[in-house]
Amino acid sequence: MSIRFAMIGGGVMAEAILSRLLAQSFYQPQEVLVSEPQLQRRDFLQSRYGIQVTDANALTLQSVEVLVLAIKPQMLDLVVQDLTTHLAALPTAPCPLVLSILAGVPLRRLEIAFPNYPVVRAMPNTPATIGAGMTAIAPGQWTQSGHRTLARQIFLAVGEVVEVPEALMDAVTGLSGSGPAFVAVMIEALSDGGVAVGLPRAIAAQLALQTVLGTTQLLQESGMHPAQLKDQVTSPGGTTIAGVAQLEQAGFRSALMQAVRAAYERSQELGTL
Ligand SMILES: NC(=O)C1=CN([C@@H]2O[C@H](COP(=O)(O)OP(=O)(O)OC[C@H]3O[C@@H](n4cnc5c(N)ncnc54)[C@H](OP(=O)(O)O)[C@@H]3O)[C@@H](O)[C@H]2O)C=CC1
Ligand SMILES: O=C(O)[C@@H]1CCC=N1
Repeated sequence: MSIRFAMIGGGVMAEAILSRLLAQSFYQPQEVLVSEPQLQRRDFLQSRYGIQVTDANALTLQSVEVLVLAIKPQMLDLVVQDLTTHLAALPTAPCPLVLSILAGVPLRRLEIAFPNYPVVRAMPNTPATIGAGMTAIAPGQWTQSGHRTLARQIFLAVGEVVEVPEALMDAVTGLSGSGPAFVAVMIEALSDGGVAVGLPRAIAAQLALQTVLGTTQLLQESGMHPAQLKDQVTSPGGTTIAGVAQLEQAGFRSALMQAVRAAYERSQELGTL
């Protein structure tokens, strides 16, 4: 069976996407090749998923239908240098769809690195690991509708997908790309708050997690605005409004808004490194 799906970089996000695509039989393990420098990581991916692995990035350029770039943005130039001579030697068509999940790196840079290739810039997030991801995609100038459909199908396998103009991709990165970390910090802090007022750690953690999960599900299923839900919980002169007042005093909303902005600005910076 020939390789149809290749990835450069076999880290956290590569594994998240790969594991779902395999679980849904989108690709068979024998059709997948991951290029990854660390021997231990290669061995792990190979034994866990039954895929093919290599430490030679150039091997990913064989006639695949999709090539995913899943390295750190800071590694892009090095990887492209490594590939350039091989790219020049390849016949011009058919080119694989290049899917980049690199934070910040603009289509312009990717299209220079992969001349005339159809490129889609994507920003998934870690809940992709369990199929609850949120991915935004922005197609490049050489993509046709088949490429966009394929990119959408791949990311639908790991959760929800929206298509946005490329100019919004750094904003997406600041919100849904980095967001899982912000939410995780909030859940941890809620647990800590519970422990501070006397709950055993395990119970506090369970309460915090299920509260966030249940609230999210309620908002999603009811279509209620978050402010409306907050109003429903806050009894006049009650406990919740006392807590909300403290959140406002501590600048909780502002802290979250600033976190998204800082991540957005860092994404912009990463694109220029
Ligand atoms: N983590 C997340 O939540 C998200 C990440 N992203 C993006 O995904 C990309 C990958 O992030 P993430 O998976 O977290 O990072 P990881 O560090 O987990 O994965 C990157 C992988 O690339 C490998 N690598 C390093 N150098 C090379 C090279 N020259 N050739 C091939 N592979 C190489 C690394 O190996 P080694 O460890 O040996 O260096 C590592 O296994 C980033 O660009 C990030 O912006 C996008 C959305 C969400
Ligand atoms: O922190 C990062 O740079 C990556 C991009 C989005 C989530 N993680």
